[in-house]
Amino acid sequence: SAEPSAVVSAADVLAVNGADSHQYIDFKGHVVRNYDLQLEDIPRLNHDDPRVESMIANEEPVVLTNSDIIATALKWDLNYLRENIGPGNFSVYSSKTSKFMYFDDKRAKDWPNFVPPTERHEMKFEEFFERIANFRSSDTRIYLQQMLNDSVGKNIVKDFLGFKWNWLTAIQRKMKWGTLTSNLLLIGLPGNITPVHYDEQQNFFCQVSGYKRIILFHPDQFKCLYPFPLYHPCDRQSQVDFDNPDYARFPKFKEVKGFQAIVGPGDVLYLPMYWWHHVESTINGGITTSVNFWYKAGPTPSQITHPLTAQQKVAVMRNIERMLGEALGDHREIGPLLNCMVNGRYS
Ligand SMILES: CCC[C@@H](CC(=O)O)C(=O)C(=O)O
Ligand SMILES: [Zn+2]
Repeated sequence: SAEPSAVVSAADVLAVNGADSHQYIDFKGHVVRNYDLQLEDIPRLNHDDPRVESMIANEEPVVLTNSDIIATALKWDLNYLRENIGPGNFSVYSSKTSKFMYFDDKRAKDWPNFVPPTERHEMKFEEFFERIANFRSSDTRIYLQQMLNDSVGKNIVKDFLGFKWNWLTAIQRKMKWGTLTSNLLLIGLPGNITPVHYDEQQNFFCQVSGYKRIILFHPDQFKCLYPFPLYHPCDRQSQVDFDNPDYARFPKFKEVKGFQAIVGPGDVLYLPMYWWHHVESTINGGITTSVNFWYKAGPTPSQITHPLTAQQKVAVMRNIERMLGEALGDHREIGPLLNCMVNGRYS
């Protein structure tokens, strides 16, 4: 993979991030955080390249370039959205840092001394627009993350209907995926980060404006990424802070091997279910707008073959945690029981 060139000028970074202690690099012209990780490039193929379908069938991530899948959304700049997105409420997260880690607020109350990493605010698009327009690097950062729903204006509906649904539906059917559950609209500031996590859905991640650097890890890197316990509000998120890894608690993080891709306007990343991803809006790419397509998994194959895939092993581990929580009646007893089972016997 192309070696990142020199550290970028602090001026670029300070202009966006204020006093920031992280090092940045210029990766193919995009200013992103410098992590001490072994990363290979994700393949970039034209969306009508015949290899694309077999990569999706093999659940291998690939960037589809100048895809016309969401060509009608490429005009979704903030002014157009302000005029057309409609009167609905939008979920806008705020964070004291650049990180916007997802957490399940329903579980937050059951987890002792959990500190929510972000706050969710409901606001009209107009208010979000004003906050973005007047954003200063010392302000609390914000990130709009809202599922597209039927409150959107008629022009947005028209654009949405203009997506390449015949291609999307053909893939959904060929790959035997489940239903399309949602399309999330994401509008973020340069430097915003969604820390590394995995999702249990297939994802076509479409970049509309600005640039994002996405770091990905195969599901078999689970042992290096130490996700929170299943009953924790941050289930599916890694406990490792990429900006300050605690190698004492997470020693295998040193061995993690990953991939990376830059996505820009018109690029679509196929992000396979269970693949870990860390997403960062580049420092010098301006406001970022993305739309994702989350599809439920297809039915479990009737014939399970062994050895199980990494994805299947993650699903098995999740089922064990879930079942133990139910059987023990208290998630705090899961650790002690598993240690009792494994220590000196399987370890
Ligand atoms: C809320 C999730 C947003 C997205 C990451 C990002 O664009 O910041 C992601 O993780 C996904 O599409 O799965
Ligand atoms: Zn995700």
